[in-house]
Amino acid sequence: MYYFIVNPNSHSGRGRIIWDQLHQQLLLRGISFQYCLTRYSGHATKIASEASLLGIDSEPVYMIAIGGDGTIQEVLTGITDFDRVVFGYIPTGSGNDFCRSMELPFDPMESLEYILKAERIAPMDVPYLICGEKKSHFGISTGIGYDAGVCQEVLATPLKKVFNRLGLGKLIYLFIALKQLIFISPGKMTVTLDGENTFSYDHVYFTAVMNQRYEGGGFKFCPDARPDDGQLDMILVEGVGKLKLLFCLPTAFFGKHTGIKGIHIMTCRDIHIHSENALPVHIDGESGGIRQDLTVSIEKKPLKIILPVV
Ligand SMILES: Nc1ncnc2c1ncn2[C@@H]1O[C@H](COP(=O)(O)OP(=O)(O)OP(=O)(O)O)[C@@H](O)[C@H]1O
Repeated sequence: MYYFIVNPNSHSGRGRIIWDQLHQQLLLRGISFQYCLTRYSGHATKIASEASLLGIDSEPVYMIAIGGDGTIQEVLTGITDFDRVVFGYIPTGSGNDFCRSMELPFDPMESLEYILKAERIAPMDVPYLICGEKKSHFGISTGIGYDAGVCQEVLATPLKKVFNRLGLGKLIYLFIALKQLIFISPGKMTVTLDGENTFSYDHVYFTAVMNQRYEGGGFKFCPDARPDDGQLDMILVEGVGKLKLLFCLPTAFFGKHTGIKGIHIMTCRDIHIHSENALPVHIDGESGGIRQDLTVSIEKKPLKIILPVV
């Protein structure tokens, strides 16, 4: 059985328009399905957790998230029993880092086609982040510091809606990234990988822990990250001047930043990050608050995901 979880608000309302077209298609083809539109932030987690119970080991529920990267994060967080669910994704957001990394089509109708065929089902690692009492799954990445600060300010600005409507969503990221770079003071951070190797740095801009190659709307920060290798990839940027950083960042669009001094890329199974200062945190581009400590690991069992046939 198909269960669609739709964020009608994604990409400033584009999600609802696309869902109306997909809904029409499903009815025309006589597909049996259920669906629910999210009504508030966090709702997709609740829906996913309830919809998971509809599946059983021998007949899992095909749970399809329709929205942006933030909707994927919420849906994954709601799935706790990975045997009951096969996950699928139809993009209607603005960032599209999940599609970019997983090489999925950006076109929602094309996505519906391969999802309904379900000819290729593959395992996908599901990392999680623990902040205090709260455990959140994510699909792409989580980060602390500069990258998260930019995400948080973009989310808060009313200009995002205006720029999205004009099809210029990326410009607002660029503008805020430049503005924050002027004012940011890099700080002390310690990372502990797999509970044994600890590294400390004095002037860190940000650390991102990635399940996929891309984040931030197309930055290929961890070019070798794979969502099915049972590993997390981490990028930490420290000790470079602001002007140099400004010139380095565009090279990350092509994954050409990896040899630059001060850019560290490492892999691990779990990681603890401690920052001397409380800093912004993002989870798949959504706000994770202001924190000093993050612990990130991967669920032991992978989730099954529907992919297009290659
Ligand atoms: N009905 C709703 N009204 C307002 N916000 C919602 C609603 N449903 C979900 N949300 C929130 O919208 C946020 C953003 O959603 P999502 O990431 O899917 O879209 P987007 O921001 O347009 O895409 P992207 O992350 O790819 O740029 C999520 O954090 C989610 O909690």
